Order: sequence, then structure tokens, then C-alpha cells
Amino acid sequence: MPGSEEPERSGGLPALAEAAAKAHAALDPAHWDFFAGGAGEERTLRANEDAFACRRLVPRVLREVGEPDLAVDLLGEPLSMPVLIAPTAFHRLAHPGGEAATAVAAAAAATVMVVSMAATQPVEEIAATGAALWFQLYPQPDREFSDAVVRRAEAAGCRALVVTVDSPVFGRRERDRRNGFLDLPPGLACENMRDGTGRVRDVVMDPALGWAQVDRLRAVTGLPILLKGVLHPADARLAVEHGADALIVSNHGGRQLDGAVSTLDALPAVAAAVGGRIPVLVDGGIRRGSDVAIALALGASAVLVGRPVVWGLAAGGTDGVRAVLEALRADLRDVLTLAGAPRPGALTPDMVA
Ligand SMILES: Cc1cc2nc3c(=O)[nH]c(=O)nc-3n(C[C@H](O)[C@H](O)[C@H](O)COP(=O)(O)O)c2cc1C
Ligand SMILES: O=C(O)C(=O)c1ccccc1
Repeated sequence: MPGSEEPERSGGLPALAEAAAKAHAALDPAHWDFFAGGAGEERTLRANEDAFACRRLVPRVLREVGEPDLAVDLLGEPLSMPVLIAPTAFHRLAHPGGEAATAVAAAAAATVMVVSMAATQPVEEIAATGAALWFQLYPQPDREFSDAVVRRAEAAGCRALVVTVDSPVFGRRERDRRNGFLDLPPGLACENMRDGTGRVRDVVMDPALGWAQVDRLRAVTGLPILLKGVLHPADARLAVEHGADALIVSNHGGRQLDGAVSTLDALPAVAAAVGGRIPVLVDGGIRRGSDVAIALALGASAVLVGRPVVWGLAAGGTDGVRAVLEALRADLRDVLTLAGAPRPGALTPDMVA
């Protein structure tokens, strides 16, 4: 029974709920399930959104906010707002425009798109849109091939490397198992996994991955390195010690370890462990401006959104992604105004109950 009746929990802001409903109607039910689903019984997937719904902002008053300025600088990147596009696989499965269509929307919104290693277009084509791109890497057990992918992304103009560290194996996606969804349909491929012979390699998860590989990557690339998928404060400390340039508190949108802590619940301890030495980002379940504001108040420098962007893409290509990003921006602007925060940096932990 692929594809649930309702686009479950993809709501939040009306524009996001609308995109999700359109995506649900447009997508093959098995593909909807691939994008929407999580691991196991999806406890962590649900926990991400629930954690935001359980927090309340404590606004400040009479702060002469005027029009808040949403812009932030992150790793040398000027962003028009503290909301980035999380790396998600297989954009051509959502829309024929694929990753390039998403990138055009990112450029229009003046934010960063993190390109998934499992993208269905060559990174050079995505970069040709002019968008500010970061590249997401699953370090491959074939280190030479893995390094070649990094160099290719760097040569294409990607400005940071996002190393995903929460995936020693692929999560158990029960919807995909039920639906028999295993691979991309003919005609679609992970275009950045082609080797010298033109053969497309599989994206392999590496259970032997360790800190030594993070150290190695430092020598492979001069790009800033972000570690994506940190939840434990001890790992946050190690990440700083190993020279990470930023962290992304993430549980992969509930697609890896079901039962893992929600990202919002993990954020304060990670932020405390990092102690301001490097930026901390967070993703998972962010669906409206107040979610963004709560994450920033509890220590994040910026957030990333995954599924809402995929719904926008499936619903309307570039315009659909733009609508999602602009709805988040407008909502965040209202929330900052009402909370008495002239800038993202003015949100502090005492403003969350
Ligand atoms: C369909 C889908 C594909 C994803 N593919 C990747 C990926 O290739 N690499 C990666 O690091 N994370 C991947 N993620 C995780 C996202 O980067 C992000 O952590 C997560 O989606 C954030 O949660 P949200 O969807 O609730 O916003 C994927 C998530 C989804 C939903
Ligand atoms: O990372 C993911 O969540 C994901 O769905 C994926 C799919 C194919 C290849 C790599 C990752």
C-alpha cells in the first residue's frame, strides 16, 4: 500500500502544506514514500517536528525593531537569511528540472544549496546556474574515487564540503522495502558517481569511517569542512579538535537511526560543547519561521530544510522551491518582528520556554 492518503506532517506554513499536497498528488506513490519516509517506525522523523511544536518563544517588547534584517554570514558566505537547502538525493525523481531547478531557486533567494552526492545531474550543470553551492559527501571506501569526487566538486565551484557522518550503513526505510523501491528508474543516475570509464558507481556507506578520514579530507581539499549528523556533545568537541569548520546537528531527517534524539533536543548541549568556536547549524522538522527562530535562539547560526524543498520542486520546479523559501522568509521576518529581535543574532536562549 504505497503512498499514504494524506501528505502526512509535511504541513507547517500554508505554502509548505500546499506544496506538500501538490507533491503528493503529482508523485508516484513509491517516490512520495521515498522522499517523505524515515527509518524504522519513524519515531525520530515525528520527533523532529514535535520538538519544535513543544517549545514556545518568550518575546521581548519595545525594542524598536523596525524591519528586521535577516542576513547572516556563514563561512564567508553572505546569505540573505539563515535558511539553507539541505542535501537531498534524486531531484530528477521529483521534477524533470532536477537539481538545477532547485539551484536556480537558491540563487534567486540568495541562499546556499547543499548538493547531494546522490544528485541526478552533474555538479557542473548545477553550478552553471550561478547558485552558491556546497557539496555533500558520503566518504567512499574507495578513497581515491572519493577524493576525485571532492576535487571535481571543488573544480565545479562548490564552496564548502559537507561530510555526512550519520550513515555508517543505510537506514532501514520500511516504506521503501514495502514498495520495493530500490533504485532510480532507467534514464536517471547519480551523475557525480561516474568514474573514468563512465560507469556509474553506487553511493556506498562506509561502516569503517573514522576521524582519520576527516583528517585525510583536510589534506584533499582547501574548502571549509562541515560535519553533518552530529548529535552528541562529545562528538561536537572532537569535531572542533579535528578542525571541522562547522557542524550540522542532524539525524538525517529521521532516515538513519530511528529512536535517535530529535535535533532540537540535541542542539543546546552541542552548542554548549562547541562554545562558539565554530558555527553550529541544525536541520530536521523545520517548517515555519518560529521553528527557525527557536533553533537560532537555542544556539544555531542557521538551519537547513530538506523535505519542504523537495515538495516545492515536485509541485512546481524552480517556482515551487522559490515559493517555499519565500514563505519561510516572510514568516521568519514576522516572527523576528513580533519577538523583538532586529536580527537573527538577537535571539537568545532566554527567549525560549
Ligand atoms: C529524500 C531525502 C534524501 C536525502 N538525501 C540526503 C543525502 O543524499 N545526503 C545527506 O547528507 N542527507 C540527505 N538527506 C537528509 C537531509 O539532508 C536533511 O538532514 C533532512 O532532510 C532534514 O530534515 P527535514 O527533511 O525534516 O527538513 C535526505 C533527506 C531526504 C528527505
Ligand atoms: O541519504 C538519504 O537519505 C538518501 O535517501 C539517499 C538515497 C540514495 C543515495 C544516497 C542517499
